Amino acid sequence: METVDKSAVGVTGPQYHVGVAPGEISEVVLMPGDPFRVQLIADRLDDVTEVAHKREYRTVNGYYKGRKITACSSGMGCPSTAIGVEELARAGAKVFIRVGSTAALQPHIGVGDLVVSEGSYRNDGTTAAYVPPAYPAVPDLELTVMLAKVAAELGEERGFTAHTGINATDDAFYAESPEWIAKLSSMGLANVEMESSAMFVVARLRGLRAGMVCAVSGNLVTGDVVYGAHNDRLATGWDHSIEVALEAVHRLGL
Ligand SMILES: O=P(O)(O)O[C@H]1O[C@H](CO)[C@@H](O)[C@H]1O
Ligand SMILES: O=c1cc[nH]c(=O)[nH]1
Repeated sequence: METVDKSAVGVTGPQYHVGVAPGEISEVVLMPGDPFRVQLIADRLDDVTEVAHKREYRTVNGYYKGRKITACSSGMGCPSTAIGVEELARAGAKVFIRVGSTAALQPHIGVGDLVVSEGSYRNDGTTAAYVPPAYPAVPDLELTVMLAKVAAELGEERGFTAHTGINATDDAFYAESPEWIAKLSSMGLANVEMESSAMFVVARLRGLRAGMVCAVSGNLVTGDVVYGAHNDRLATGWDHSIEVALEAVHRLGL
């Protein structure tokens, strides 16, 4: 009888949850939360093929300006994001860019704006299983600077504002009370989402590069929130975030 070492089992074949095998994907992965948003990325790529769709993970390959790109959804929250990043890395991924939605925590950040992450406040359980509380969840510097530059340029062209800042990563969407939102805002955090701390921490531990550019769905401190209604500004923001991520990859020659 031998205790299982998960770092050594199932590494070489099709991955248990994501369903992709080594060699089947690009080194560069764009990761939205929602599997249905993988299509928005596919729409901007040439020669798209679907590689797998298991659980919340839909994976497609395509080409942007000749560079093979993979898009794979993470599902919601840090547990599924950590599994996704781990398994995609086993399949050959080296660079991860989360193209997500997020809620603003500062009054000047508008719905449909973009926010590039400078780091994540780890209010999640998953990263606590990987590292001690003092370990920072930070994205790759060069990638982050390029995401911010391309976002600012696109914002000038299309008439939205691109921000950078530290975001919160929360586990529990409906546990975000007015008191909690006020506390996050008072600490100067720009926005809140639910996946980046896991992506950043796992990436650092496994020698990968990661970054995040999010579109703002609503503002939790001004009340400009439209959960439950169709949100055109958010949908346009998703498109912008994908454009920014693809162009940043191209300019960095990743
Ligand atoms: O739209 P995605 O990318 O899933 O991002 C945000 O939306 C979900 C919450 O509504 C969470 O996953 C949060 O991080
Ligand atoms: O996208 C998100 C994530 C957490 N909380 C929100 O209100 N929105």
